[in-house]
Amino acid sequence: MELNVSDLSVSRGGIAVLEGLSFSILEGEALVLRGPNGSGKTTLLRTIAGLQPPLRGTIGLEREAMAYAGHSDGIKSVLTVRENLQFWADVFETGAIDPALQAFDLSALENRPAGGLSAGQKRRLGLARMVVSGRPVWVLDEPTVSLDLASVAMFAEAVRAHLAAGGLALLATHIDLGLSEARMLDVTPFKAIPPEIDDFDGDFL
Ligand SMILES: Nc1ncnc2c1ncn2[C@@H]1O[C@H](COP(=O)(O)OP(=O)(O)OP(=O)(O)O)[C@@H](O)[C@H]1O
Repeated sequence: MELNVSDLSVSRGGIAVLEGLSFSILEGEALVLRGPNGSGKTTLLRTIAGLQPPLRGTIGLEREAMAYAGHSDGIKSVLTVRENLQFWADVFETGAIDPALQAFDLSALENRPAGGLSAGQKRRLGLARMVVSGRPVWVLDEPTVSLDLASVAMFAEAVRAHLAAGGLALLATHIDLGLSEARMLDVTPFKAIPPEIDDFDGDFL
């Protein structure tokens, strides 16, 4: 298993955001995307996860290999914590959900409706979905938002276990996860050159 991204350009609203990105992530490796707000990390992750088409370039892995966790947690608020994870286990056709409950310290909350969880607890549930997915490639956008320090450490541990089991991870985060083994990629140098506006007034019509 290997994620090979080659000469990738990505866009938002039809405008190129990042251009000419190439990188590989091997089994057992994590790559952390860095870059200021608006630099295109989310756009890049969404493109790699197959949620939007690239402008050009290739992503050498089918989207079925990937599990994506973005800004919205994809949680069903009327279902309990356990039912939410069971739902995803059924969708991904994987087995037991207990390892995911334990990895994110959710066992004591398993019968609580997800709508009644705190922001950090909801985030932990959203991340537990990655474990349940059974998919080898985790694509994570700002996974630690709302998490306290203990939960960030819990998340880093879950990523480590995933890598040790032969998975790989691509994530964007502004904070230090304490994953010293992760490689960093600053997307800033890949910022697309904005298109020339040669008909300024016409652009507003
Ligand atoms: N729905 C949208 N339609 C058009 N442009 C968008 C949309 N969402 C984001 N953009 C623009 O696309 C560019 C890249 O945004 P993106 O969300 O990928 O950046 P980011 O690096 O993830 O930022 P952050 O660190 O703030 O999460 C920005 O200029 C942003 O304003």
